[in-house]
Amino acid sequence: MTIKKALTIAGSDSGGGAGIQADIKTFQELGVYGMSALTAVTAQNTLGVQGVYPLEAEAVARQLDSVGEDLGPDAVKTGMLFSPEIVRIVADKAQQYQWRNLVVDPVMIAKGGAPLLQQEAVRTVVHYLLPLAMVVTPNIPEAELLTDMKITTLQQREEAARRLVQTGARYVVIKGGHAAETEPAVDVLFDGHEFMYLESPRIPTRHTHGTGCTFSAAVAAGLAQGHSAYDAIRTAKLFIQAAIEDGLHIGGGHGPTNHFAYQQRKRGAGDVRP
Ligand SMILES: Nc1ncnc2c1ncn2[C@@H]1O[C@H](COP(=O)(O)OP(=O)(O)O)[C@@H](O)[C@H]1O
Ligand SMILES: Cc1ncc(COP(=O)(O)O)c(N)n1
Repeated sequence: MTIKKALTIAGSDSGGGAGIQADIKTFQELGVYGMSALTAVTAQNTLGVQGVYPLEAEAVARQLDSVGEDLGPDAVKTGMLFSPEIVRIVADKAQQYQWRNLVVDPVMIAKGGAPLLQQEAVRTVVHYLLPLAMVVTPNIPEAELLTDMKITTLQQREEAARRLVQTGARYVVIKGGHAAETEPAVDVLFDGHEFMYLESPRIPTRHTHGTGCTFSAAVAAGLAQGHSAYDAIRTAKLFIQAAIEDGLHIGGGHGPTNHFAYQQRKRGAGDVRP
């Protein structure tokens, strides 16, 4: 069996719960060889973001060439891209290397409020990156900014998904983590024809740092293994649900999820925490 390979293009989270670190952990747990192209270094922990240090676009381009020319990823995901220049480089390289299994997680703002994408880059994402995406996975605030509409109801989420499919993205998942705390966690999936609703109970916890990164990395891992987008997204939902439910409870603030949990449950381990 040849190992499948996935590349994440994202920022580093020194705290290990989100960004590149969450992505690589997720790839590894799902049996996929993980590779990374860094866009920025963040000084970050469960309490917040203490510093953001973007890389030059040129440094991102060189990393993408290194991976593209030799290793040939079976799927690629993007996370924090920071600037319009980096977004353009990623779009250009995705076309150059024909990365069709492209998952775009349009990371914009950390849960504590720190900006991870410059405002002027939002339009660049819409015009250059979304048309190349197999799957795009905005949370509700990101979907609002990408579509220029307010989203409070399920109907508005469906309307936003329709608009996002019009950009050329093949599948849109508008995640429900930011919906009302009284509602279950429902992710709305749209393929341009039909809506599907991936629903799970909302877990009452503040340890949700990196949920979006982990979810989109799991989607990319599924695509890398040749699964359909539907199957990859369904597995990603189960992966993140287990990771949130069996939280690690580390750090003094919004802690990371438990990337071990999904596989430990599958192995039938009694205590799911390591
Ligand atoms: N409290 C929660 N309980 C259950 N699932 C959650 C919870 N918070 C987020 N999720 C799930 O985690 C994934 C990421 O969602 P979300 O938090 O909206 O993304 P982001 O991290 O990009 O803000 C989605 O599948 C969502 O349904
Ligand atoms: C480097 C980096 N990338 C992304 C996120 C978003 O995290 P979340 O998945 O919780 O929205 C983050 N906090 N840091």
